[in-house]
Amino acid sequence: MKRTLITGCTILTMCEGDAPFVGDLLIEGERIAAIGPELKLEQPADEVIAGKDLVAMPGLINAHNHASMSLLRAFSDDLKLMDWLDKKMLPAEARMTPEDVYWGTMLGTAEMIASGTTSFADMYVHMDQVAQAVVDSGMRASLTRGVVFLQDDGGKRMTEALHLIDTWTGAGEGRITTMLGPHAPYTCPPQPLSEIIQIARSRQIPLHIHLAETREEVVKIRERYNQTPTEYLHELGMFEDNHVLLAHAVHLDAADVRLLSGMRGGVAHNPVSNLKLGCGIAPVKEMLEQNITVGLGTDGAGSATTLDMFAEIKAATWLQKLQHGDPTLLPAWQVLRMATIESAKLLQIEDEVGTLEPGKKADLILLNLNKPHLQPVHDLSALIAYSATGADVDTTIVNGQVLMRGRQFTRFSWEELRREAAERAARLVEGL
Ligand SMILES: CSC[C@H]1O[C@@H](n2cnc3c(O)ncnc32)[C@H](O)[C@@H]1O
Ligand SMILES: [Zn+2]
Repeated sequence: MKRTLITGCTILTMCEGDAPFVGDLLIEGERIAAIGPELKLEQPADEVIAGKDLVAMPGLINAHNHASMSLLRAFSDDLKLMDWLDKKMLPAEARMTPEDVYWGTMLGTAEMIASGTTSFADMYVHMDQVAQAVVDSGMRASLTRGVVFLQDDGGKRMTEALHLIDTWTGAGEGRITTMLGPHAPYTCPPQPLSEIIQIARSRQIPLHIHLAETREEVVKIRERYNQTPTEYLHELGMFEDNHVLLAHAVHLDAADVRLLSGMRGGVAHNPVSNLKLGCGIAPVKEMLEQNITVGLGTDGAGSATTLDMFAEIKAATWLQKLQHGDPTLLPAWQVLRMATIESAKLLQIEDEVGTLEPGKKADLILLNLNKPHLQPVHDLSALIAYSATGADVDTTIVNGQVLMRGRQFTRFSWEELRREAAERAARLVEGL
């Protein structure tokens, strides 16, 4: 079993009550074996990483993404969500081959690894290729085949959704988990949606769905069912017993927030995408007051443009401070917890990752503080939340494997990936 020792780094465990301290961290195989001020090893480690100027913290967890949409980054911006989706994304996606999805996902994983994300929740199509890219990249992911019920397809999408779950759960040395993914209230009518909910309940499969992202969605669901989107899902029984990962949850009224109180799972807040598409500000303060778990996600790079979770951290805290005129809201420590252990809860991996603790999986990042914008160090959490960016990540480790060291990828050729992505991206958008 390989042993990697990180010496003399500042360790931010992100465990409740832990202050940062200077020490060593030992990885044995897939797991953190020991953390302490000065570890004494009986056998020398196979690899030693000198931690001077580096901060070890849990890898960031992106709780909502469509990684393959990285091929559509900065292709279509400054549009309303429904125009962006219907006129630009869906036509480009209709051209995507399984191989395009593989390379798009690889591009997404490269960006995430380079900016300190170690796990992500993904909803897309051609999921065999998404899963293969997760295996090849070394990342950890919760994967969902997004299911849209606007046209009858004879059950093909549901067959693919269940195929993903039956084939890939536990693959990549246990790095892959799976969910069922009805896309959104406005693309899933009551009958097929309640069937999915029943399947999820009887097989104990978690659900991943977009909810209440725009005002237009609220109007549409009101016209169709005389309900809010949240009431619609609630009445179909989605929150009775299932673990549910809700993406966005921007347009919730007070009664909606109360309906979600006590739910299993919680909300992936995507503030950069919500800002950029002009969707609105999610009621994060109100959801937290109702003890709803709130993690952070980016959504796809087709809308957010960047998968850098440090941008989400800043946007999340700034938006709540601004919205409520209260700078004490979502302090640095709390928003960093949202990007780590709270997001881990949404993916149901909080027992394995999300904090640095002996026995947990070694999913961690090393931030380089030897930079003007990261000196001096007063409050480390505030420094990271308010000043660090993904470009400050020096090393990314998942499941004990070093995926990036000194900003160099270890598992794939960046040159080949860049070439494949550029050629495929150009073909997808030609003439659109
Ligand atoms: C059927 S796979 C997922 C599907 O979702 C689309 N998508 C990407 N971003 C968003 C968003 O913010 N709201 C709703 N749907 C979104 C993506 O293009 C895929 O078609
Ligand atoms: Zn999304």
